[in-house]
Amino acid sequence: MLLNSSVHSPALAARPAPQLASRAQYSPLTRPQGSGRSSRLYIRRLQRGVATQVLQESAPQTSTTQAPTIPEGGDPWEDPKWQQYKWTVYRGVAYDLTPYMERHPGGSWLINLAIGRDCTALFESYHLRPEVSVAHLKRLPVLEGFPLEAVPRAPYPNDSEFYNTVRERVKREVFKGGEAKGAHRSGSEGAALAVIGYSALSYALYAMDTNFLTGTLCLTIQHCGNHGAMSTKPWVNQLMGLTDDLTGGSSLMWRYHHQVSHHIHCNDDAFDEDVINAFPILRFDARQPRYWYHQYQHIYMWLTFPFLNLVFQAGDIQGLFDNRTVGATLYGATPFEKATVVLGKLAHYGLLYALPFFLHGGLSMLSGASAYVFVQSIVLAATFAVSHNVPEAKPIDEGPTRESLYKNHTLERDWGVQQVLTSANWGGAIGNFMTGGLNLQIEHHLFPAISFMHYPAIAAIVKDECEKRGILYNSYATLPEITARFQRYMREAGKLMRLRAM
Ligand code: HEM
Repeated sequence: MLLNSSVHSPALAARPAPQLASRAQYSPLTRPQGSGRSSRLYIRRLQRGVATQVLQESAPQTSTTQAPTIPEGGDPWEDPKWQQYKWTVYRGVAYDLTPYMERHPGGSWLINLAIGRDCTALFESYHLRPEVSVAHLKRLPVLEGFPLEAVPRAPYPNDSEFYNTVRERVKREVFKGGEAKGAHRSGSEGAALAVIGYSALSYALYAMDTNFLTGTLCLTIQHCGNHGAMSTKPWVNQLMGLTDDLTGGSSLMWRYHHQVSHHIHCNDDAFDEDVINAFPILRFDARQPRYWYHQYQHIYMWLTFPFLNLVFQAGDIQGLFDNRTVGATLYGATPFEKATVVLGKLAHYGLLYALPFFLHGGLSMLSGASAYVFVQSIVLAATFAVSHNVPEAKPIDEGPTRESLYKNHTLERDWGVQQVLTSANWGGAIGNFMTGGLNLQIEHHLFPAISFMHYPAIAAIVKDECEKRGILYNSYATLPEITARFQRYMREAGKLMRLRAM
């Protein structure tokens, strides 16, 4: 997520052949070259990188001599035969979501994320009652003859014994059956009101007296809403999510790069945009190529973090032109959602820059707005970066995390265990309230659609099940403690020679 730069990730471009080749062994696109219009379209799509995951997995085959070919049943993204459907793939079966879009209890803006990809990991990590959501899915039209082999396979969370056990305990012990009535998305109403009240008040102060101090007070509240976890009412979640646009981000782009890429593929060096995005400026993972300046990254990263908010904005606008953000193509995005990017930016610029300019003049506006941008960016960067960038969550130590991350992507990894190993917690209930659950990152990654107010109770269960299985559970007492560890990790990652697959 850090430093939202070009969508044609330099990390991918710079990946040398040997490591790509090892990825390619599970690429669905290893057939000999075909011919015809759709074949050419398919190759062109790959070459211009519209299907990010396909491009990543098939990069070794994209040379002119060895281009991938259209699968047997047509190109699912370009062939009108499949384009007419809102297709998704769940556990090896293609479904048409069209009749269900407006009926989805979580809101159409979330089910949109499933369109044009294998949605298994999103689907299984968002529904607390899989038997209910699967029953609905199985009533939808199955697309016979669909070229399944063209669609990169997502992880299958419900194959994880660990994940299933934790989820059942959470339902039994935390919600006591109340999940049928939405208990897992309740409980944060008070927190939501407090945060909205605070935001409104801090903005009122900023607008009335724009200066450096009032600029530092405005903070963001979008995270839980965009995960659909803040309320049982989808429109409330969507509204909360849209506050991201007011604060300078884009709720649409965020849902794609954060939910489709980062949450599903945590700390995977090929698919997690949080790992890919900042490269080559920052090297968050020792599997990435190393340049001489990375040895100083633990120092200069603090000079780059304050500009995060601005870099995101450039990435959002670029993403609108390319129809993709880092790590995910916007296959399901509606015209309304795309319009929110433009309208949101206009509203943000109006509130942050234009209104204070007219009320108080250029100097006050500059001082207040720059304080806002810098403080927002640093808080955002620091709270997100520490949660996945400590040595235990990375493959730099020989150990369980390294072993897990070098397993063959979706086919062999235990998704539930990977979420635990690649995340790190800090603090407790107070930190949970202040960060909207970002400090209990392990629980958040396992249950993104559960309100953060329940994370402390869930943490006790996750920890217990980890202990029973000997799974490493990373937890730091305080934010300064984990930040110091993060700082040391970045120094280490900047100095290490490039790690290769075992
Ligand atoms: C692919 C087809 C999908 C189907 C058939 C489906 C079906 C359902 C059903 C039946 C419910 C109500 C669950 C219950 O009452 O326990 C639900 C809720 C929900 N869905 Fe989906 N869903 C789909 C995709 C998605 C995706 C891709 C996401 C997120 C990215 C998502 C997020 C949610 C959320 C946040 C809720 C409310 C939380 C809950 O009640 O557990 N859904 N969905």
